Amino acid sequence: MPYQLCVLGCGTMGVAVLSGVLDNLQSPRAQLRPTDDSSPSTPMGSLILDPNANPDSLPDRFIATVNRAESAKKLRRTFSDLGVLGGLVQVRQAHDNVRSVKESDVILLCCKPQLAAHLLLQPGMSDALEGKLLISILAGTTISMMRDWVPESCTVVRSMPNTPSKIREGMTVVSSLDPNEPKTPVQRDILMALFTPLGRCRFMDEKHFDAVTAVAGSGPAFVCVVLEAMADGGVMMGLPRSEALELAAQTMQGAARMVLQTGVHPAALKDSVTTPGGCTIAGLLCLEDGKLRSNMARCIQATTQHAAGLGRTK
Ligand SMILES: NC(=O)C1=CN([C@@H]2O[C@H](COP(=O)(O)OP(=O)(O)OC[C@H]3O[C@@H](n4cnc5c(N)ncnc54)[C@H](OP(=O)(O)O)[C@@H]3O)[C@@H](O)[C@H]2O)C=CC1
Ligand SMILES: O=C(O)[C@@H]1CCC=N1
Repeated sequence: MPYQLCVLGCGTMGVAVLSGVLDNLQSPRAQLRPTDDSSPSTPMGSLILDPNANPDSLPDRFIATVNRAESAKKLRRTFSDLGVLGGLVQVRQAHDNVRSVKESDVILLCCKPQLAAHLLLQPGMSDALEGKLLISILAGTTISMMRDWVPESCTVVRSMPNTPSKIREGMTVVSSLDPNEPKTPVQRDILMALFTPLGRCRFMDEKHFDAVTAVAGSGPAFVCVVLEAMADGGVMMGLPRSEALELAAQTMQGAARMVLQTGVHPAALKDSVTTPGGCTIAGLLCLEDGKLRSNMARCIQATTQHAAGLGRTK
């Protein structure tokens, strides 16, 4: 049976996920499912087609809640721009959080990590969450922390999507099934149906979630800085800004797709571009002098370490 999805704290990420889900209702792609160890996989080991996906696992009604009246107004405009599909979304404010959860079947928790306890422990919320599926996208907020804030009958799942979910080019990692709390086939179908149409999706153990947050959740920001810098270099050498940006973005996308689709190691792709005595090696040596690789790896390390503390910040 189709169901109602409540996005609790529908800011940047809530909108990104909800937009992708709504777009999928309009133009569904073949249903994909995350691999586990026993599943056949693509070259990068992510998704395979699932011919038996259950079409009833998608929501058909939506509630999105925000805190401030201005945010609610802005959100209504965002969804009205989506036309008929946007009309499926009711936008409400924080004073309606409990009612919204009560009326919904699946809850997507998208508030800031620091707000989660306050939101889940507010009077009436525990009753409203009885028997529901709670999917959190919060950085640094563990399943065991959330278990302390919700009733026993509520199933808690962690996920980490990213902003490109908005155009269905996202990367989402969903926490492996909690051994103490076996998910029902219906819940598993719901998770797959929600996230696989948003791009790529896979299950991973929760212990990896801080690193997942750094690489995939924060990753679009890091990649965009490199993208902008490449375009700046083109502008420095006389290219018009918009062309420089297009060239850099498509080049980045093409290289990334080569890795995903062929499974070839990035170092091999880099070598194939590097003509002996040519210009690419001249540029690469500049990057090495600037320690780009060590800086990027350290950036992921610092982000992971910071993510781990986010759920605990007051
Ligand atoms: N941004 C990203 O790329 C990613 C973020 N995440 C995670 O997603 C979560 C949200 O991040 P992001 O979207 O960037 O943050 P935003 O600040 O954009 O969104 C938070 C939303 O929560 C709303 N809110 C605040 N208080 C309440 C309340 N009491 N009841 C209901 N809604 C409330 C805010 O409303 P108002 O505007 O009115 O204050 C806002 O719409 C974080 O936990 C983050 O870790 C995960 C992956 C990627
Ligand atoms: O910056 C943050 O904390 C969030 C989590 C991942 C991306 N944005």
